[in-house]
Amino acid sequence: MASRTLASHMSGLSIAAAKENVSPNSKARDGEPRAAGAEGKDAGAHDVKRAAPSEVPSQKPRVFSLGDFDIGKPLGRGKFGNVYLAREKRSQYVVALKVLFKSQLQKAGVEHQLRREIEIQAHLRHPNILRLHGYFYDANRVYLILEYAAKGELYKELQKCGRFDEKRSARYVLQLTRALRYCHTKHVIHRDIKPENLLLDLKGELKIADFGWSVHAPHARRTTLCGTMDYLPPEMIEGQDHDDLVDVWSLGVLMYEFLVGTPPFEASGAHETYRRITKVDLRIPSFVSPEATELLRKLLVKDAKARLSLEAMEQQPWIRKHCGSMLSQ
Ligand SMILES: Nc1ncnc2c1ncn2[C@@H]1O[C@H](COP(=O)(O)OP(=O)(O)OP(=O)(O)O)[C@@H](O)[C@H]1O
Repeated sequence: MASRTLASHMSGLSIAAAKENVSPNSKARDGEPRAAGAEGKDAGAHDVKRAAPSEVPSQKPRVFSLGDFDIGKPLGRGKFGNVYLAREKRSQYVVALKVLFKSQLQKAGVEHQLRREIEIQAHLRHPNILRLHGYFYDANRVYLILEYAAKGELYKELQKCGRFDEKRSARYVLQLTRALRYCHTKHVIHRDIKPENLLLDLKGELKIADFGWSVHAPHARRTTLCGTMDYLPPEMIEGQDHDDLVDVWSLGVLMYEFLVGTPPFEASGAHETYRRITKVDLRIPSFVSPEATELLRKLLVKDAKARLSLEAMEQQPWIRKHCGSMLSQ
């Protein structure tokens, strides 16, 4: 069900997740989404799904507005707005509605980045990539209709557990590998894979969210960086041109963090983190198995071209040992 699109549910089907508590009477406070009628003069809406002619021959893409949704509990607060549980009234489809304030986007100068994020995420269809079903806007806000990830941030799980066991880590690494391989076939480089950008659905499956830093492959030029350096490869922090192999490095950083609980090159200051990344100062604790250690050393390689390819991941002994049921024999 989850892989079906919101547009395909417009006929009024209900889904299991609709049992979630989405109250139609949720009161909107100032600055939060209101029920129907809040759209301004320049409101607009887009269903990002463009149905293939064979799929829904006579159906026009559905156009959404705030009035189409019952707004439920807040799911989290982001840099530019909030995310709410919501239910599309006609189909009863449960989604996460991300509400972004135009004024805040403008102030931070990230409208262009958001446009790119929408454009990229809307065209990706993979079980381990959070679906963007559509978007619409009114005078003050932009609304993203996102797949609901019921188990929330992977980061919080990691904080709760301290670190994951090898089986759980390997399953996440395999899911990430598959999502990244898919992105790369679409010439999309994510460039910002970190635990905060990974969500979990009801079944605990990993979903890559947040394509804010992603780019189409030919344009991966030098860029100004902001935020944490911990997940970035040497070529990016040294300001060089780079390609999809940056995501292989980040996969290695995440694999380490799943197994150990902290990113591998963490240091007290930016200068020292920079030094540790560029020197690949990798220290793997002895509780990490030899198979995982071997794989980490193949992913976290300074020379991007010498890194293990994502295609080769499923043959790695560590993945084969822990992900048997997820692999085709
Ligand atoms: N699709 C979703 N399903 C469930 N919870 C979500 C979903 N999207 C976001 N959340 C929750 O809302 C919080 C805020 O999300 P948001 O993406 O706005 O945060 P952010 O890290 O500031 O992102 P951005 O950098 O894009 O602004 C997340 O940390 C998460 O807990």
